[in-house]
Amino acid sequence: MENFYESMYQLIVETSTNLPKDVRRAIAAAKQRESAGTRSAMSLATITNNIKMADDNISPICQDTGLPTFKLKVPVGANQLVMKKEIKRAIEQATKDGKLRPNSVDSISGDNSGDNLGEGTPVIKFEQWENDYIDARLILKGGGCENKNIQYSLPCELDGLGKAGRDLDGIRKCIMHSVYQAQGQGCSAGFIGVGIGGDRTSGYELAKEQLFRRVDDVNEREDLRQLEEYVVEHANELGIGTMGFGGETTLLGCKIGVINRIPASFFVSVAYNCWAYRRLGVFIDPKNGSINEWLYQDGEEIDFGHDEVAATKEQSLQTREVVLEAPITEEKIRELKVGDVVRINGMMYTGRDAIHKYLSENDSPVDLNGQVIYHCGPVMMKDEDGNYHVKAAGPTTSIREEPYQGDIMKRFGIRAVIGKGGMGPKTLKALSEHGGVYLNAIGGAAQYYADCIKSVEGVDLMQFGIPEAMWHLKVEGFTAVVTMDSHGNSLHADVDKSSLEKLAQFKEPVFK
Ligand SMILES: O=C(O)C[C@H](O)C(=O)O
Ligand code: SF4
Repeated sequence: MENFYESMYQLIVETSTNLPKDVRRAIAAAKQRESAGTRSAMSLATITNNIKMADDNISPICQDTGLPTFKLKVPVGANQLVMKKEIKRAIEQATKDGKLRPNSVDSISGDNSGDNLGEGTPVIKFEQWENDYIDARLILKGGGCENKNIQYSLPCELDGLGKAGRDLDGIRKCIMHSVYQAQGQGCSAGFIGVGIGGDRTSGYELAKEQLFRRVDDVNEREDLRQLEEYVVEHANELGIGTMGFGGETTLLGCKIGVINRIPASFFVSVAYNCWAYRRLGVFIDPKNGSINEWLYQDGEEIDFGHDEVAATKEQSLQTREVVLEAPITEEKIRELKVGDVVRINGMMYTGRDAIHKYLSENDSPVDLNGQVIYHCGPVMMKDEDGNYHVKAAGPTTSIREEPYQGDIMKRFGIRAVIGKGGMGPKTLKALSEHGGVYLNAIGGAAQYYADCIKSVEGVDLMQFGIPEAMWHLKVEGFTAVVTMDSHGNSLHADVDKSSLEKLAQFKEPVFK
């Protein structure tokens, strides 16, 4: 097993930086479907551009490299203790090398272990099988999409769809609802794994297991095959679109599995995965630990179409484009309307969960008057001279800051917040009262945004760990879309409302 460590290191690096080909094919097909000039088309162009940049830079596709979850099938006699040790060593090294963000935090204190190791992380699961080789798979599923997982207990009442009973049609309704409730917050267009049956634990386990299926496989069960096809076709009629901006593609894949349940329970568990669907696998020789074969990576190179950067520019010309540079005046903010594309130059400050809580109780370490806050937990690397470099820096889900955001903007005079997935009524009200704007960046486009960051000018509150610290970033040409303005408009509220109306069209029974 002398090569097992190196094989696991490669598996981690490839999974974080090289999106599987079956996923690329699904994204390329979605890109074809969107008409040029729409916000969704622009977002997909940024996404495909980002995928290519991650290839070239061998850097994380998305800054949130998730909870690394390994699943191994091993022949009798393979030493699981050694494999576990080597996987942990590879995780530690990949974190040091900037291929994984330090993501393991103490659940109560929030302390970051710094190396992705800790109680319960990474997840490593073994199963024995009769084959004479090792099948090792890894999924890096980020937090934003994980938070959109949902579990239904049938029978139940669902928004837009009414009663969902204990039958295939009730299951259909739950799955359609799961896509609606995710909106753009799990970085749509997404993939879902569905587990029917089991208990609350094994149901979710089964749902996640489905995410290891190939995007283009066909369910062996005829009823589930039909349901999978139905869901992909009709979920795309909800009009949620890329990032929840509206559009043709909301769901890129649906895989459904079933296990038995006990009479009183009937769970439908849904695991939502963002477009940055990072899962790979390898077949390994159990004698020397070398990789014999890569999974999901067969087929031709995927061509995402013509020059993405040019396409982004050309398409965004069809919407109004405004350049912002902090400090920003209230007047300038009040000129902005939902749909405007904004290019930011100059300074912005990162702030996510820990910072928002901190700012609600303390003074800010920097003057935030007229400034821009970026909901982002980047991947950072320190060079020999002690200077930090950004390796990946896309937005995080903003809604988690809903309880704090409005008050903090008013108290510190912040004029713009950048994040993804939108915020709620409390923030919208504060934007109106104070003169603020919410800017939606493209979730998962961590290489694209890292490239816009020209320098790291400082950092505060490092005690919260790298992803949660307040980074002072100097940017150039950082592009985002106004999705909530100071006039009471929210694209997120609009898309939620219209998609709920569309969801109601799927109320009538389909599967008997
Ligand atoms: O933690 C992050 O950086 C982002 C997270 O995956 C999210 O989608 O909100
Ligand atoms: S930011 Fe978006 S793309 Fe990245 S892990 Fe979170 S949900 Fe996925």
